[in-house]
Amino acid sequence: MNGLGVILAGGQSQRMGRNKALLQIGGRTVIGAIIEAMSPVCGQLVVSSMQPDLYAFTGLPVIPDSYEGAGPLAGIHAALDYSEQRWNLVCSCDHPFASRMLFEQLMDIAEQADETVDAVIPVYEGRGQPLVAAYRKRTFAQLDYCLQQGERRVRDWTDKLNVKPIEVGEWPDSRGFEAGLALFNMNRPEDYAEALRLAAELGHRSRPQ
Ligand SMILES: Nc1nc2c(ncn2[C@@H]2O[C@H](COP(=O)(O)OP(=O)(O)OP(=O)(O)O)[C@@H](O)[C@H]2O)c(=O)[nH]1
Repeated sequence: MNGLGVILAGGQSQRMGRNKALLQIGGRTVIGAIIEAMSPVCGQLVVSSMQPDLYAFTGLPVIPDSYEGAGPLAGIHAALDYSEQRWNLVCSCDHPFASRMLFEQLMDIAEQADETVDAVIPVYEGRGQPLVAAYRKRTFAQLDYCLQQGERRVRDWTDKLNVKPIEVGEWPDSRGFEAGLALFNMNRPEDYAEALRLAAELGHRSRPQ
């Protein structure tokens, strides 16, 4: 097991109205589900947040941003600065169906990629998902420069990297379905309601007929 797993949890959750990472789905928090899926894949996990007390219950190191109020890029920046690992698996804290299988695939592809590849980013239904993706440690330098220049959008940084996009929707059978579900993210209360509905449906499906 190599690599650092980085769970981004330093946002305001303004659209949701309460902390997305701590929402309960299927008897556990969203951050708990992500930790469970990432732990078998990465040698070490960290939480990226300015509020260590809030995440003390995870038992994981909580890494503060150096650029306050600069959004997810600042969280990735602080984690890459901290990291001693070649590859770093980032996941934002709003993916209730985070999947070990997707994390494993991304890290396997990253480890096997040629030296020129900076990042491995899944693409689902035509959209790149840079907040569930693997980044080389060396991309810190470019990210630091972007933040110094006042850039704040994740794409401002990833557009400058040599990205290997991975079309996960084309994976066969259940793998494509699981990856698509893993990329479902929640921003608003209606997304949470949808996640609860999906969790109930999936629980129902997985019961023996
Ligand atoms: N470390 C860190 N993480 C952040 C920051 N802003 C957002 N994130 C995380 O990045 C991911 C995507 O965040 P968004 O959904 O765009 O923003 P958010 O603040 O969580 O939610 P909104 O306030 O509704 O926009 C989430 O996992 C956030 O916790 C930040 O300033 N620092």
